[in-house]
Amino acid sequence: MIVDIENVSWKREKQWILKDISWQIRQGEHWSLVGLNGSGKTTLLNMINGYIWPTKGSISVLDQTFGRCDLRELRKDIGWVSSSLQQHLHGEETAKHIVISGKFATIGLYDQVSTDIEEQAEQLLTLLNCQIFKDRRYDTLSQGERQRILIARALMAEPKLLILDEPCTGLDIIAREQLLQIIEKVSKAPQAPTLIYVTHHVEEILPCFSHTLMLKKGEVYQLGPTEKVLTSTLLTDFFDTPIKVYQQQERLWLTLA
Ligand SMILES: Nc1ncnc2c1ncn2[C@@H]1O[C@H](COP(=O)(O)OP(=O)(O)OP(=O)(O)O)[C@@H](O)[C@H]1O
Repeated sequence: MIVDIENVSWKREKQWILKDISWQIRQGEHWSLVGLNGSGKTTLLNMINGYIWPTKGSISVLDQTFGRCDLRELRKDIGWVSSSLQQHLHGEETAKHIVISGKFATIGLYDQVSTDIEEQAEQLLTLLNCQIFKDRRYDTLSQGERQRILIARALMAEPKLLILDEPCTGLDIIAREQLLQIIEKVSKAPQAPTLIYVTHHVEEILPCFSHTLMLKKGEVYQLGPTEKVLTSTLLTDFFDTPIKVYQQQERLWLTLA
């Protein structure tokens, strides 16, 4: 089992932020995690990474039960690409250098790079369509290019689980579609990690995301196969707004009904 969360709740300042969450992710599934601002997505991801502990319930990730495993070791198998990572990177480094540094789980300096590592970085730069700007300073890249570099960096560590936390935020429609095409390609690459794609936007959910968890006010609103949970009826109730869903090019699009 990739993720096994059983009846997890989390309380802070007399408030239940997560309430009775049960979520199982199996090998071969890719999930999207959908929720409005403040629904508890980041809290849940912090829990999957072992940064916070459930007040109630149990959690295991990659068959390691929390409380009985070395979290630092476990975290090496989990990639987490989020906008907060950007602030910690050294913008003057080249894009390729930043990708390679993912192998060493460091920011900045790293050891001697073997030819194998060099080759792995080159393959990822190709997979993520980054070859053209790989030798440029990271801080000269556009937002979409940076996201691709950060995903390549996370993949360098060969994670078993990769969390993509709102990767399309701040992208224009063209950069967004380019990034989404690349994520679909990543999902099909040999030895692809299990993906969790976090978003507010149903339109971004690619065909590879076979399953979806909808989180509302700290509770599981629905979870299951994407086409079963992202329906007009359920989304209307989820957003408290009349919504019509239609399908086009294997993606779901929303309009206000
Ligand atoms: N350490 C904490 N102490 C108290 N309240 C917290 C703490 N962490 C999160 N919360 C509250 O829990 C709720 C869920 O927050 P969380 O950041 O998980 O939501 P989110 O779904 O990731 O939102 P967004 O999409 O805006 O990032 C919010 O109301 C937040 O204020």
